[in-house]
Amino acid sequence: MKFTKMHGCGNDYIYLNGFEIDVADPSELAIRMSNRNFGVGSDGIVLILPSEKADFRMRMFNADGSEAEMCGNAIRCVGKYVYDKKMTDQTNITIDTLAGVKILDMTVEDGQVTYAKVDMGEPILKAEDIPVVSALEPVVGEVVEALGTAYAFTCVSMGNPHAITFVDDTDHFPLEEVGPIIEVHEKFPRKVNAEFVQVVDQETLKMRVWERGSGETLACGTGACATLVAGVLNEKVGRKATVKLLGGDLIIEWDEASNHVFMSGPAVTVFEGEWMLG
Ligand SMILES: N[C@@H](CCC[C@H](N)C(=O)O)C(=O)O
Repeated sequence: MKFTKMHGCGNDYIYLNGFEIDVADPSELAIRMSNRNFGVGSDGIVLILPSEKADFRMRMFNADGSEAEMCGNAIRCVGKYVYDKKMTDQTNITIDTLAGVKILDMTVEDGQVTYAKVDMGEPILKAEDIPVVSALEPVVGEVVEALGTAYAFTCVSMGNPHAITFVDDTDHFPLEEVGPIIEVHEKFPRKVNAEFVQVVDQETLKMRVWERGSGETLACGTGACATLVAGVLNEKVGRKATVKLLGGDLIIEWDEASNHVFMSGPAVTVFEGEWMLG
C-alpha cells in the first residue's frame, strides 16, 4: 500500500489515497502506522477521498485511532497532495471534513504547492457545542484543576474542541504532566486539545499543544486558530497574529466582518513509501 509522509509545521501525518485504495479499518491502521518504532511514525493518518459536496474529502485519525472532525495542518497538506499529484489543476479548492466544507487558496512555486491559506469558518463559542461543561458564555475563564494548580481556560471549537490557557513561559511549562490530565478531564465530554500560550506581543503568540489522541505535537492548526480567538476574547492580542509553534509559524486572522478564521501556513512532502504490513 503506497503512502506519502507530509507535515505542516512538524505536525506529521501519513496520507493515503482513497481514490486508489480501500482502507477497511482506518482507526486500527492509524495506531499501527503512527507507531514511531514499529510503524512509519506520525501524529496520525489522513485519508483523501472523493466527495459529493466538495472537490475532495478528508478523514483524519489521531495516533490512538480516534477520528477527529478537523485538522488544520493536514488540510493544507491534502491541498498540496491533490495539486502536486495532478488530481486537480485548481489552486482554489474545497475540502469536505466532519467540521464542514473548507476553502483553500494555495500558493504554487515551481509547479508544487508550498503554502496555503484556509478559510476555517466561524469559531464555535457555545459551551454545549464545543463541548464543555460550563455555565459561561462564551467560555472564558473556566477553571480546571490539574496537579494542584487551577488553570483558567478559554474554550473554543474549530470543529474540534480546544481549551486554551495563558502561561508565563511555554518553554518550561510541564506539558507532559498537565496535558494528559486536561485532555480527559470530566468537563470535556468528547475530550479536548489543550493549548498553553505565552503572549509575546499584540501580534505574536507562542503556543505548545497537547493534542487529543496524539499527545504533544510540534504544531496544531485548529489549535492555533482557537488560540487566536481566545487571545482576542481575553484582550491579549489583535485579530491577526503569528502563532509560533515548536515546528514553525502559522499566521491566523479572525476577520471581524465575516466572523471567519483564516489560517496560513506551509505544507511539505517528506517522502513516499510502501507499507508492507497489511
Ligand atoms: N493537529 C491537528 C488537529 C488534529 C486533531 C486533534 N488531535 C483532535 O483530536 O481534535 C491540527 O493541525 O488542527
